Parts: sequence; C-alpha cells; structure tokens
Amino acid sequence: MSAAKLPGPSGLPLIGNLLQLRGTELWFKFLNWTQKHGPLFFLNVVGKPTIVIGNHKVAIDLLEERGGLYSGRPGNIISNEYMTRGLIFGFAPDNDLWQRMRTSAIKALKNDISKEFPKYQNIEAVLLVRDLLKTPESYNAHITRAVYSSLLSIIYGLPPSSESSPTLVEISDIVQTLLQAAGQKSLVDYLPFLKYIPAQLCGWKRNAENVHTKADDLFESLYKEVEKQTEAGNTMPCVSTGLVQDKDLTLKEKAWATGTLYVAGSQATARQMQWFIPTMALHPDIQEKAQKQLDDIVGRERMPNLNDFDKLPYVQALVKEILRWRGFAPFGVPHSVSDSKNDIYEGRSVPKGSDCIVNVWGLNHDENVYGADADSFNPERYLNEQGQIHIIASRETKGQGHCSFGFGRRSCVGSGIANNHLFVQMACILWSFNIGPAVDENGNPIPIDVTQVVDDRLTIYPLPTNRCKFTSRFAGVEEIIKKTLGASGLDY
Ligand code: HEM
Repeated sequence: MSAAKLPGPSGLPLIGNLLQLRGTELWFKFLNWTQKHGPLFFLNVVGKPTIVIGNHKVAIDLLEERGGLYSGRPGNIISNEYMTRGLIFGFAPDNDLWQRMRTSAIKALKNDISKEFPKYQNIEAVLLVRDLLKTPESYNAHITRAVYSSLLSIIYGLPPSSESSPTLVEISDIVQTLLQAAGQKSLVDYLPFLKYIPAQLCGWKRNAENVHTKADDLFESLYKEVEKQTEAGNTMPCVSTGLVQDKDLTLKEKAWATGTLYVAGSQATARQMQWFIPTMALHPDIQEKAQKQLDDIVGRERMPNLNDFDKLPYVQALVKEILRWRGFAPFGVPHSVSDSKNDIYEGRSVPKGSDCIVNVWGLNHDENVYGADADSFNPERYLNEQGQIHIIASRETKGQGHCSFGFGRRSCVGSGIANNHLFVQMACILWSFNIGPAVDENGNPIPIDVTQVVDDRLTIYPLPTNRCKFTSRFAGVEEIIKKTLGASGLDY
C-alpha cells in the first residue's frame, strides 16, 4: 500500500502555491497553514515539492533523527554552481566536500587556539562602546564594524579593523553579494537549460564568474597570509592557523572553508545585535535588572568581559531571549530532502528532493513550549527561582533554549562564537549606557516599533524608523574605556 500524500493548501496548475507565497512575514501564513493542515504540510512551488515543518517534534524526528536524509540544501544555480562552485559549504549540497569542509572547520573552531578568541571579542566590545560614546547615532554601523572586525581577528588573526579598512570593506562587499545571491532563486533554477548559454551571451554568468574570481582571490590571500606567518613562526592564533596542519582539505578548500565561516557568521551576528538595541529601548525595566546584576558582580571600576560569563546569568538570558524573540532568520536556512528515495513519515509520503523549510519563528513563539507570554520579550523565562539559567525545551533545542541555530547535521558551527559575541557586547553596552528612544525636534520620544520588521525573505531586521538614544550611565565610563583600551595598546 502506498503512503498517503501530505496535506497542504491547494494551488494552481503549473505554478502551484507560488502566488500564495508572495509578500512578507510569511511565517504568520505558515502558522495558519500549520493550524489547518498540521505540523508537516506540502507546497508545490512551480513544480518543486516543498515541505514545511511547524513544530519541534517533526523538526527533531526528521532533521535530527533522520539527518542522513534531510541535510541537503535547495539548489541555487547562480550562487552554488557559478559564484561559489560549491565551495561555500553552508550553501553546498550534502556531498563529500561539504562533509570534509564542515568537519575540518569544526575541528579548527575547537582547537586549543580557540581559547584566544574571547580576548579578541572582549576588545571589540570595548571598541564598540568607545564608538557609541563618540557617535551614538551611528549605532548600527558601529555594531556591524565590531562584528566584521571581530571575525577578521578570529578567523584570520588580524588586529581590530576600522570601518574604512580596505580588507573590511572588501570582505563586507563579498559577504553582501554572496548572501544576496544565495537568498533568491532565479529563472535558471526553474529553466536549467539556460545554463548552457555561453558566458559571452549571458550577463548573469559573466557576473557570477567575476564574483567567484573576486571572492577566490580574497579568501586565498587572507588564508595564505596566515599560512605564511605560521610557517615563519609568527603565531597569529586564529581559525586559519588551526587549519594549517589539516590534511583533509586542499589549500583552496581551506581558503573557502574559512571564507564560509566569515560569510555565514558576519551578517547573522550583526543582524542579531541590531535587534538588541530597539528591544532595550522598549524595555527599560529589563535594562535595569541586567544593569543591577552588572553593578553587583562587575562594579563600576572595570568593564565586563567574557570571564564574567558564568556570573552574569541575566545577560546570558538576554542573549537567549533576543535569539528566540527576534531570531534574525525566521525560516533558518532551508534544508532539502535527499533525492535518493521518497521518505514516509507517520504514514505520509515526503517526496524525494523536496525543499524543506522549518518555521523557526513559529517554533520559537510556540505557546505550548514557551507559555502564554511567548510573544513577549521576557529573558526571565530562562531563569529559575535562584536566578540561574534554566534551558527551556533542552532536548528539542540542543541545549540552546531556542531554534535559531538550526538543526541536525547542518546546525550552526559558530554558535559558541556567536553566543560569546552577543554576551560581551550586550554586557558592555548595558554597563556603559541607558538606551531609550531618540527624541524629535520638539523633545518628544520617537516611537519604537518592533512588531513590524524589514523582511528581505532570508533575514529580518528592525525598521530604520526606530531611532535610539544612548546616555552614559555614570561619569567614569569614558575614563574606564580609555584605561581598558590603553592596557591593550589601543587608542581611544
Ligand atoms: C547570532 C549569530 C548566528 C546565528 C543566529 C546563526 C544561525 C545559523 C543558522 C540558522 C544556520 C543554518 C542551520 C541549518 O541549516 O539548520 C547556520 C549555519 C551556519 N553557521 Fe551560523 N549563525 C550565527 C553565527 C555564526 C558564526 C559567528 C559563524 C562562524 C564563525 C557561523 C557559521 C555557520 C556556518 C559555517 C553554517 C553552515 C553550516 C552547514 O551548512 O553545514 N554562524 N547558522
């Protein structure tokens, strides 16, 4: 007996459900469809079978327990075949190259050298508050610089970079181009014969090949410089140093493995930090509680750093809650189902080769898991009665308390770096400033609205109309920033 089809909204001939997927904030539509059709439903997107997962149980059953079948990535011809040639392993299919690059990257991230990374992250947090003190109105630019610079140190061992540093500018440009291409399907994905048109007659192909050359040159030059320095005995402890002795990857693969970490980690972490600022402006009571713990534990004579991690559970809870409440990727990064055979789940057939989307927003706001206040920003949901961290749905979320780092064999390899970055940056910002809404020319606060989002279909970020104001919490902030930077040989 053959398995029944999966339920799902009915669509039109040929294009299937395409028209129903227009617009933004699709996670709300997917929530409605989950209520109507159940936690695993089917869509046809111009002939492409697509499954949508709407609760933790199905996500775990399929993406974790049957990880061997559910760890591909949806095809994207321009991005994967031409721009990156399968070398950005976060976008690549679940082939041997992905497996080797992922394994080597994880090893390099866990290497002893990684003990150095918190030092880079501590310094970047101080540089961030310095910048916020000088030009607070440019807070989004400062947050972005701090993430990009911190990852240049962690991955390539470079000293802190300014916003205008040529390497930072060049790599940011590559990151934007690669992520934009990865996030959108194009005509050639639906009409693959178009890829046989020669490059001379095909603008997108020439553009994609140019991007490949630019990215290849940059990733190789950054990685080779580390190899050169390491061989000369000038240790620059970073992820790339951890790859030098690796025998499983070629030089090009090492260069693109480190490039992948940069591409996957930079915008993600910056977007997440961007949500923190207006969220704090809306919640002065929560700022106050975090600041009380900072004053009690750290005091006002020095700045917080990653050595304080275990002693600042309230800030740890803030990190978890911002990742849950406004996770920057409401659908994570889609997976795909192996094209070797149809799968059967609870008597229903999952077509081979389907794209697989998890409604991460839906899971992170599930009232059955987070309670009736799931839509509220409340870090205390992660604290027990003693004020210590308590992980909600630990099994389903692999100990994170939310699903924003993804699932199974594709889950984020940089979650440790990301959690530390968010922790120390949030701690230093709250130690230094009160954040509130900016005021207009008449002195009235400009309303903050985080119920609406900018949705670029891959990531979400706050509306630019949200403007926030930073006020120093006490007179000594500037002096302590100067002193902390001076101790590391950096200028104020
Ligand atoms: C707040 C920051 C971050 C968030 C929320 C985040 C989230 C994610 C998510 C949702 C995925 C896809 C998981 C899946 O397919 O199920 C992912 C993949 C990935 N992330 Fe992160 N990430 C962050 C920061 C980082 C950082 C800092 C790095 C590197 C240093 C990094 C490296 C990667 C890589 C390489 C992948 C691809 C894994 C693969 O396809 O095998 N991420 N991340």
